[in-house]
Amino acid sequence: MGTHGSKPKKQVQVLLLGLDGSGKTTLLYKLKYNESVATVPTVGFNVEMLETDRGSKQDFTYFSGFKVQLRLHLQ
Ligand SMILES: Nc1nc2c(ncn2[C@@H]2O[C@H](COP(=O)(O)OP(=O)(O)OP(=O)(O)O)[C@@H](O)[C@H]2O)c(=O)[nH]1
Ligand SMILES: [Mg+2]
Repeated sequence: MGTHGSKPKKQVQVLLLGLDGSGKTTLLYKLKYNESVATVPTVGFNVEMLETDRGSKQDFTYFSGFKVQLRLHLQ
């Protein structure tokens, strides 16, 4: 019941890099909302929080139905 005994959530920060117009914003919002958004060139940067209930032994998770491989080395 409640949160007793549950592990604290890990939080990681991911930096998505790519050339101008390569689809960074499109990918970000597809993963977050499963929406194909109409984009304009980003001024500055976009920051979004995505949550997952990834099991501790899995090296992949799903965002909006997309399987995403994780290669994160958490310490
Ligand atoms: N064909 C195709 N077009 C895409 C894909 N992903 C994005 N686009 C298009 O590419 C254009 C640029 O996409 P953005 O997501 O704005 O690219 P960005 O990397 O955020 O661009 P900047 O913010 O200018 O750096 C848009 O017209 C998108 O619709 C894709 O997978 N395939
Ligand atoms: Mg952009």
